[in-house]
Amino acid sequence: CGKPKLTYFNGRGRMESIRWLLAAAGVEFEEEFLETREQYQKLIKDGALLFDQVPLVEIDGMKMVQTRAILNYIAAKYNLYGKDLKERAFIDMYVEGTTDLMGMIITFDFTPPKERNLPLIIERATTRYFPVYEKALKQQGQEFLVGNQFSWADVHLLEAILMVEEREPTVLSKFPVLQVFKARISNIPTIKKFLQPGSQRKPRPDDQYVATVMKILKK
Ligand SMILES: N[C@@H](CCC(=O)N[C@@H](CS(=O)(=O)O)C(=O)NCC(=O)O)C(=O)O
Repeated sequence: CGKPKLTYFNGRGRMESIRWLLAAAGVEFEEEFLETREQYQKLIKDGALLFDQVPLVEIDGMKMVQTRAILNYIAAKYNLYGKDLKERAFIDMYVEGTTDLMGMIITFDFTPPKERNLPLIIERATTRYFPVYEKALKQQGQEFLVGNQFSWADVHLLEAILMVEEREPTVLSKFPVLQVFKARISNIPTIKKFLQPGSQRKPRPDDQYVATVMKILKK
């Protein structure tokens, strides 16, 4: 089996966390971008999408769908899922927290402008989510979130921090430990490379991306 192949729209959506995790693990991957409804319908006809949905990741001879299942597989395969069941439990809790936070932002981009509520997202980030990670890092000697080793939880938290900062650059002003964490994790060579221009990291969604997704899915 060659490199994993990711099939999705040419944007972040649900696939971006998969791109981050593979990149952090130093795993090169290929991408196929859905630009037309015909491409999507062909995938369905070919039986490639178990639930007629993307993200699709072809890896180790499998056609994986369901974002969480894909992420769990990659985290376990590349030893980013802790060293025992309890560490994995904490990684899962932390990742579900940053998933909820990033989910608010992903939904925000697909919400009609007049219904968007950015203050609520910033309020949740700064009162419900970031304080948890600030405290966890303080307890863990500030290096990594779980088991004093680099894990999926660290990758996912950095992705979430950068996503919130894109909307509110001062959001970490009251979180000094998270500021240090962001700088340190951003300098891990595989992540540093992914953060360079020209990597497979996708830009913030724009109106064209939203329109393309709606067109392909006929939403
Ligand atoms: N639980 C699934 C949901 C996937 C999903 O809803 N995918 C959307 C595209 S997007 O929301 O990721 O942009 C889709 O294919 N929708 C088509 C459909 O549901 O008919 C996952 O986590 O992968």
